[in-house]
Amino acid sequence: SRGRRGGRGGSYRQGTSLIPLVVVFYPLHANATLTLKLHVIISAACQLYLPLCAAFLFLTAGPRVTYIPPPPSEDEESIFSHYESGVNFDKYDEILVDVSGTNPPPAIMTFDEAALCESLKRNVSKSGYVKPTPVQKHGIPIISAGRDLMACAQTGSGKTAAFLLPILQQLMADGAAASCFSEMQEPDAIIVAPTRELINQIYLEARKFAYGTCVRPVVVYGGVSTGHQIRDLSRGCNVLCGTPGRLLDMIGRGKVGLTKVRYLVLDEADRMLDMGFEPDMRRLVGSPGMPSKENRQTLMFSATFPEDIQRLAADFLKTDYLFLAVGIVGGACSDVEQTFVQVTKFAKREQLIDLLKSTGSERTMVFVETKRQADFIATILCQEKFPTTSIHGDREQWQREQALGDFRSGKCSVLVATSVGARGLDIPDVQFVVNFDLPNNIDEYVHRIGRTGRCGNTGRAVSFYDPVADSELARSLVTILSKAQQEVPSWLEESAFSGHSPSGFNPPRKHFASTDLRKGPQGGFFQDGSVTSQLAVQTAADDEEWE
Ligand SMILES: Nc1ncnc2c1ncn2[C@@H]1O[C@H](COP(=O)(O)OP(=O)(O)OP(=O)(O)O)[C@@H](O)[C@H]1O
Repeated sequence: SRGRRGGRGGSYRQGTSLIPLVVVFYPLHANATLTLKLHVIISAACQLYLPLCAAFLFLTAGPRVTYIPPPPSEDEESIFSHYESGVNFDKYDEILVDVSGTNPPPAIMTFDEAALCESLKRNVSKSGYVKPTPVQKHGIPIISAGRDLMACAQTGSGKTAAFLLPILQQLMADGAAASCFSEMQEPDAIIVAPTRELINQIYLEARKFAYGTCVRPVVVYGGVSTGHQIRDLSRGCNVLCGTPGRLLDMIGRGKVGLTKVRYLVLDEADRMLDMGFEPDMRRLVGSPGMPSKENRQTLMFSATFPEDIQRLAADFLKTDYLFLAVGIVGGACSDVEQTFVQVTKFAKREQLIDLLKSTGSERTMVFVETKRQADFIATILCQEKFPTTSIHGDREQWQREQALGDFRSGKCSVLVATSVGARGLDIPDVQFVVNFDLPNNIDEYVHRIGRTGRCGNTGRAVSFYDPVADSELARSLVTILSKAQQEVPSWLEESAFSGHSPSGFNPPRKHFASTDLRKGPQGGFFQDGSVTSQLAVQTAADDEEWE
């Protein structure tokens, strides 16, 4: 796979087998010259055999991964370091919230009402959280009440804490303690996310909230030494955060047992259930020991939830799951000012340089379509003296982590990224997002621009619109812009409704009030197991491989 929308996973490959060795018998009575000749030919072939096998294994399975990431900081100040919520944080309260499904518990208004235990309360406060965001006000009591949940809230509005806090609270209330030094660990909660950097970020959040308690989160993801992660796991694990490939690998190796799983969380759930990861998710829930959906709590979070994915998700959830919609399902963050520049493919480079010159040293993410393009643009920007780094799936894991570290620390003010950087990453003070290439999927656009304007802060996004390549997205863009009360350029509107934009592609989303699919046009509820994916119509233009 060249990593279309479904592509993923660099180093985890299955089915690699050795080339069978040829067994040769010398004829017993052959003359000496013939035997010698045969022997020389066979020896030469044998000498070639091993290097060839090694090359074959290297090409099919990839080099053995030996990278061990630096351990996360033990220093309390850096564990709890956070950026300030912005001027629009209180405006979250004005966003319309819709909870559908039977008997939802009432929302909480303060963290005190969440009845968190002392250590958790202390850690929440040390994280700078004063009051819950809407997804937390509604999500925390729903999860605490033991209900399955599909939650949709805008980018940067605190979904991570919305699932971590009630899970950790329950584990602490039940006195969960990680079983130390065991070959096989049996976590109480499993959290999956689509990219290595995102799952690591979720792990660090879990570690922060669990600070000073007996609950031990662990993270496993590709591109890092498996042995190192096995050793880390064996020290005890209550909450296991993982990317799907590495997680399944650990389960397959007998290092993770699933019988005690009480919580299964899919962050970026729509991505976790689309073509690329859906088979892995089915393998995970079908793995030996995994409690059935009736016997575990399944929680799904994302800023976007296309209807076809909602249908699919119902397979993983109890029939009485609750659907929480904060604002418009799939809507862009209203704190991001979105502008569009019409530009041809060949003029983009100059345009980007001019743009960056005008923004000074603002922390900027530039999204491009391909991995090669990411390297190319990063090199050009470096030549132009913009401190730039890049993140994409062809870079080694240590390079990816270094790139993110340099961007976070401010050493590099520009990060050029493919779609691996689009979802979930929470980097302080990203003021500016540039879509050098627009994605071909409107949800991807929403996630990309959501790297700025987080937690009540404001941000800006500029997108280069190439009339030749991007007309299919025009109509969805117009919808997204108008729903976020942004100015819609007249040329974009014309492009959207001129007839060049295919009407069937990326149809505009419906308002949140009708977005729990179970309400549907007929108001019917889906039956378990009756759903098949209709995602084949959606493909991504990028060549990125995830995980
Ligand atoms: N109640 C709160 N008070 C202050 N800050 C908060 C609160 N909740 C979350 N935050 C902070 O807001 C930032 C964004 O949160 P988070 O990453 O969970 O957003 P998200 O909704 O998961 O975004 P995305 O859709 O991009 O994944 C984080 O830095 C987080 O620590």
